[in-house]
Amino acid sequence: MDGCGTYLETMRREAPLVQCITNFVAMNIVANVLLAAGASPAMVHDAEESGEFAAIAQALTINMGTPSPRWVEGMEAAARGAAAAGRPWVLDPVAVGATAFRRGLGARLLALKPTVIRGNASEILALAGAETRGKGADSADPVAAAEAAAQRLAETSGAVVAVTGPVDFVTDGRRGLRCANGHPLMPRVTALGCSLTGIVGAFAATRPAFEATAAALAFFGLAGEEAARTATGPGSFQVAFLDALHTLTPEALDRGARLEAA
Ligand SMILES: Nc1ncnc2c1ncn2[C@@H]1O[C@H](COP(=O)(O)OP(=O)(O)OP(=O)(O)O)[C@@H](O)[C@H]1O
Ligand SMILES: Cc1ncsc1CCO
Ligand SMILES: [Mg+2]
Repeated sequence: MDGCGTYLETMRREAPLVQCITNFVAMNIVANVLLAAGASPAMVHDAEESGEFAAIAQALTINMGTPSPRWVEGMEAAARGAAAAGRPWVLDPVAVGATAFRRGLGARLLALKPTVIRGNASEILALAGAETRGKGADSADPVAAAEAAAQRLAETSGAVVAVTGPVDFVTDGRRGLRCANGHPLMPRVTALGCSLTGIVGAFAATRPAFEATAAALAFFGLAGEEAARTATGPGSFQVAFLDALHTLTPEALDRGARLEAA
């Protein structure tokens, strides 16, 4: 792929409208992350309008962090609307293995053919039907243990699959990349995974999904490294992280991206 900087440049130039159906914990955080990075978020989730809006937006993200039956209708209408309009959509299967409700929802959303699936290792294992130690929204499995499941899931679903953690892994079933950018403070702040899902949507709105996802992982992780230089803990990290997403240049991303073939 080209240098990651060109993906960031394209995303900022086009400032894509990203429709986000996310959870109650993440909503404000995701919107601020997308704005800081240079995209345009809109939180539009009700079934009355979510399908119609999906044709207006350049990309859709669906995060199942705090689902309820009415929200599920909105998710399904939006996914259908995005597919009908030929827009990419990103699935974030939060805690998909935890309960029967979430397992059923994950399977239904998977059947609606996401363009990209982004989750932590426990979530990708559960969505692929493999054994997982995860119980809630945080991962309890190493990324390496989910790589084979991610590849299988990519092959069977046709989606690009990204597994995040200390070293991220992304595959389209044929190609694989690992991204070593990031910082241990990132999982100490809630909803950064949810926010990354939004950023993947913004990059996939403007470039092909596999490369766009890889560039988004490097951009997000490098902003985390930048923020950690001045942060004294999770609170100040969150503020510095927004600033880093805003100030990181395409040139700095090209220099700092740590992507390699898997
Ligand atoms: N130990 C770590 N070291 C470096 N980077 C990390 C680490 N853990 C996670 N990250 C980074 O944090 C970001 C979010 O990934 P994570 O796997 O924590 O998502 P998540 O579990 O879905 O988060 P949440 O559901 O709380 O929003 C990614 O960019 C990932 O690379
Ligand atoms: C903590 C939490 N609980 C449900 S969603 C969410 C945000 C991180 O996924
Ligand atoms: Mg998550």
